[in-house]
Amino acid sequence: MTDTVIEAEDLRRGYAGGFEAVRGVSFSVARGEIFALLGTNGAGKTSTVELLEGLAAPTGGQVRVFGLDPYKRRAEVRPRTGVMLQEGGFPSDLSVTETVRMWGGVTSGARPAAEVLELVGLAARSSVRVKQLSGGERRRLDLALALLGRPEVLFLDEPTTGMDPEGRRDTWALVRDLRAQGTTVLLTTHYLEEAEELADRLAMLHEGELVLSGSPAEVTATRPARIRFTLPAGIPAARLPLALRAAAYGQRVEIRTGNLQADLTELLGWARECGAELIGLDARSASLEEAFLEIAENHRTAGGARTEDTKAGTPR
Ligand SMILES: Nc1ncnc2c1ncn2[C@@H]1O[C@H](COP(=O)(O)OP(=O)(O)OP(=O)(O)O)[C@@H](O)[C@H]1O
Repeated sequence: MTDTVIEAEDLRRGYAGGFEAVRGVSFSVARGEIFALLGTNGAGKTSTVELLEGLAAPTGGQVRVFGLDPYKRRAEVRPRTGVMLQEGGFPSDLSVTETVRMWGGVTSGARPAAEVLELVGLAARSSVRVKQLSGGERRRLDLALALLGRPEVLFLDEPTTGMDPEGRRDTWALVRDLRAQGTTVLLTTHYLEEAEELADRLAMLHEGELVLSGSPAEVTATRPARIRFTLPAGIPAARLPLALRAAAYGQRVEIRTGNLQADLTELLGWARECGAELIGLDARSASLEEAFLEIAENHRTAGGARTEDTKAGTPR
């Protein structure tokens, strides 16, 4: 049986003034799973995560973390969770170690400062003042604080914003290690590559509604793959096999296909037969980024109408 750790059911959050930022969102996250919440700016990610963290009560529906209401049973739920906020907001005159110790003082069962700084790759910066840290290093410190209490569930709000590519890779490796140790991770991110790399499952929010969910592979499998190349001079696109003559801009050709292998085989067979070199040939499956952009675009043009299966998050 799957052990469900986070459960959101028809979740709603309205703000003063009547604006509803979260409009009936349902999903669940299993123990040891990395779940990513994606969405355009203002889609309702932070509003949703704050409900999961027990920082506010929903105006409709319900949330359960470890089977408990995280708002009403905060005293029981909070010590078992780690929260990495978008802005840590700690005193900038303290050193890195002092900051960790200060937080350790109010965290039950806190890891030693040196251990947690080693984990996030900040050991060499332990005596530096927080105000002297780079943006990416601050995010690492935020992460260190979230990990202090050895949480069972970790909430990461845009964890790698401001990090350089190496810092991002290190953080991904750390998050994977934590998952291997059984930690459940819910993250929000604007980096689709991050969701593709890390998430076991993901959900996409748009204007407070869940418009798509599934594993990254499931999400991208529903989108067409793409083949691009340029034909050599003297071979017009009109000579391509009929099924492949998708879109040609002079000699440049772009084919969108639901069956990449079959279409690519046909294309290469044709190229060999007529001795054509396909210049800059590039064939790739749809990325999460393309899926995301397409969905955002569809929703804009459809005036917010749902275009996707909204059956969210059945546990694996
Ligand atoms: N305290 C508040 N009062 C009124 N409206 C709010 C409040 N907080 C957020 N909102 C609105 O709710 C909507 C969702 O905001 P939210 O911060 O949850 O989105 P988000 O997906 O996290 O966005 P981003 O990616 O930009 O961080 C936005 O339209 C925002 O303006």
